[in-house]
Amino acid sequence: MSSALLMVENLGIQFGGLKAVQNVELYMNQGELIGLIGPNGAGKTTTFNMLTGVYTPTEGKIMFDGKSIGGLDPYKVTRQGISRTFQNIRLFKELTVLDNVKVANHGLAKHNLISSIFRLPSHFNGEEKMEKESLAFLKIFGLDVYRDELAKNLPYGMQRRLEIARALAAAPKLLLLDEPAAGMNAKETHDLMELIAFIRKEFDLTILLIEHDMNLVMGICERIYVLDHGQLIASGTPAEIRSNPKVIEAYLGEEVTE
Ligand SMILES: Nc1ncnc2c1ncn2[C@@H]1O[C@H](COP(=O)(O)OP(=O)(O)OP(=O)(O)O)[C@@H](O)[C@H]1O
Repeated sequence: MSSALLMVENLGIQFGGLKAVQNVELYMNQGELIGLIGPNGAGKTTTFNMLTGVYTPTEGKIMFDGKSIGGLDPYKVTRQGISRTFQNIRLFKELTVLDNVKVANHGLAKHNLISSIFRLPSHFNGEEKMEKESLAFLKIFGLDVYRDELAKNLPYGMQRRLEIARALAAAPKLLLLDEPAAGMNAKETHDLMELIAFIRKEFDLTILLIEHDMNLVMGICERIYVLDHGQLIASGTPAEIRSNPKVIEAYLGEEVTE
């Protein structure tokens, strides 16, 4: 699979005596939407932290877009084209919705979608241009009506959307979503599912999704990797994962197989 966008080989990290992640092998082709699931403490967020430079792996290799990125500083990983959201929302709570996107606007101009829906006359200066681009971007996420609201005052589901919008403002090739549906009700989760499918298509994204909501994971992912106690115990299509006895025992439980 030399053409994979992301290729992870024998990835591992140890904290003191704890092997939090070991021997993880995974790949993602351009445009794929892949799930990463497993019980609490299985090593999912730790894997994200290694992919984004927060932790330096103690073993293994991470190749992204043909380059080795294991152990790079997080800002360099972002520059290579990987953005993420966090399990616990991390917005600039005291800034407006618009400013949250503006501070992350390193790459909006790179988005074809923005330039095609919003052709800016060349006389706009940098600041005006950034503001217009950021607004056009908010509109895609249904967040333009909240532009002047402080982020902390947004309804929860909208905060989650804003986090995704902000991650996308850096124009990533690979987007890592850490439990984006956590704390959402059924309607918000459904809307989020549609949003993920939409941005994937419109922004030509590759997405790795950590999520406990199995309807969401099974509903939109092409393939799924399953971690348990820091090790991969299965990978495959949603149908294969749903009927895998190891996965049922470690995570899904009997009822999901019905
Ligand atoms: N900085 C750290 N120092 C020590 N142990 C850590 C550190 N980061 C993670 N761990 C440990 O690594 C293991 C995996 O944790 P991780 O947060 O990756 O699990 P997870 O699969 O994301 O769980 P959850 O679904 O609850 O978010 C846990 O035992 C955790 O305590």
